[in-house]
Amino acid sequence: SSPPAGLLEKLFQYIDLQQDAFVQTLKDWVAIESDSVQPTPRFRRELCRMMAVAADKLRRLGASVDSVDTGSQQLPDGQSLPIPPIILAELGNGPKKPTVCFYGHLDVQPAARGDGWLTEPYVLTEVDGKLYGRGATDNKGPVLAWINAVSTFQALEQDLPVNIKFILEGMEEAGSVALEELVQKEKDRFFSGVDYIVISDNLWVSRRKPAVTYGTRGNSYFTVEVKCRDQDFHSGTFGGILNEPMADLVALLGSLVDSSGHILIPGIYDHVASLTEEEKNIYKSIDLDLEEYRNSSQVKKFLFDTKEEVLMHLWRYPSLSIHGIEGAFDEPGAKTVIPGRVVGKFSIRLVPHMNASVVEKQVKHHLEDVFSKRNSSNQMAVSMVLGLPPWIANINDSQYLAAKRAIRTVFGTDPDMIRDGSTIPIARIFQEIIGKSVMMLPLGAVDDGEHSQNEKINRWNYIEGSKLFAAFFLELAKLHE
Ligand SMILES: NCCCC(=O)N[C@@H](Cc1c[nH]cn1)C(=O)O
Ligand SMILES: [Zn+2]
Ligand SMILES: [Zn+2]
Repeated sequence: SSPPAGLLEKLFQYIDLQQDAFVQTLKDWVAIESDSVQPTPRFRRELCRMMAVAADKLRRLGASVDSVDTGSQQLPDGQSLPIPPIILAELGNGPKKPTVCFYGHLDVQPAARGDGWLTEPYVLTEVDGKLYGRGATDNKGPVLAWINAVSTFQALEQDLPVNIKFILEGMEEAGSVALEELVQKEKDRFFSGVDYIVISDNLWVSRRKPAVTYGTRGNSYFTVEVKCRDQDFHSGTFGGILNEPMADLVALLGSLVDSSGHILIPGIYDHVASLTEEEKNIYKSIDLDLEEYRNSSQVKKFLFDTKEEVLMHLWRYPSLSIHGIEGAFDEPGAKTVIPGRVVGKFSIRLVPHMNASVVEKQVKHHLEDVFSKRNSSNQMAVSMVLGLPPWIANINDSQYLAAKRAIRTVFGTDPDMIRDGSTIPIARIFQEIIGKSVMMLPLGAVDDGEHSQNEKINRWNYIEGSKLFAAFFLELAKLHE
């Protein structure tokens, strides 16, 4: 049956009244140092505690909760650490209601006050309506906003208009260890009956204008090793009579991309989707203040001067980034070493319709060609260590309409329809394994600083975001009336 008149107003009023309690819960969750990146027993205990707290919260909402043990993680140094359980929770099973599955993660990036935080990273601290703390926006705040929306219906003794499933993990920042296997295993059990999948693990491109995300780039990550021998050399004793590995590597890395950002690997642009006039128009309406973005990023000049070009080069063209060199001398001082073995690391962000194995062949072929022309006596080995495909959704899927309507109700504006230049592998995994509509519904503002020092979520985003999810449930239900 249709929701009672005035329900939306009551839900919003309740969320406004409860906002301090909702912020307090976020504070409690941020206080748990659930860092999945630093593989220490202490952080793993914190992660397991985080998952237990979340499971308990969901149980208290009446959900049936399964904390799935996925075993342990073997680290390269021989250490074995437990993988925090993945939470599979279900609330409601009304046969006439749509079922929406929400994915989120409760692990965080490392954070220490000494890294340049202005407040304690694990103490949620409010300054001018900004809630600073590690995990505030990535991703504890959005997970709690979803839970706040559910608890609001319950507090008002209103029937939830949708069946809800939660999949919450604790290893996202460490590569979502064991998640894909679990999704595959649960395809016909937990995920059966799921109509829609929603992820809220990215940001708007604006400070104030909400967004819906329908695509992300993928990533192919490479290592290129150049080796003469396993030990370093003295450059007074060997300098001038060797092919130096670092000189080879610098030439190899220098052959990858030119100063305008154009990738120099032959064939790399062959499969990039061609740009249509219709698509070009999409970029014009996006609310990105390029000057503000450039200034707040402390960058003197971007490679492109217009908003449209910048967005296209973040979302729909590949990019090549050089990340580092293992084995290089990188300390202060003037050590006169010649490294005997160095490993360069770079990655290429993939866009529709690029394919990671084709890119792998192109990269290897190009580097072998450059290396052979140097006539070096060193050995070169290239490996693709990660091949994550891009994700793109159909924005005509009905949940996109529900999200747009809910955004209009809560924020009084149409959303920016955006893509994300980074990679959220789970979106593509869900799309391929479950075969249902996937959408990203971010809550955080462009300046939230995920992964950075002074990460924050605005109180406004967190509270209006909780309303957004409540309104979204009602809109989804309307699609199925
Ligand atoms: N806004 C969400 C960002 C998620 C993120 O940072 N993802 C990583 C994933 C990745 C890609 N290659 C290796 N890890 C990213 O760098 O995009
Ligand atoms: Zn995240
Ligand atoms: Zn993250």
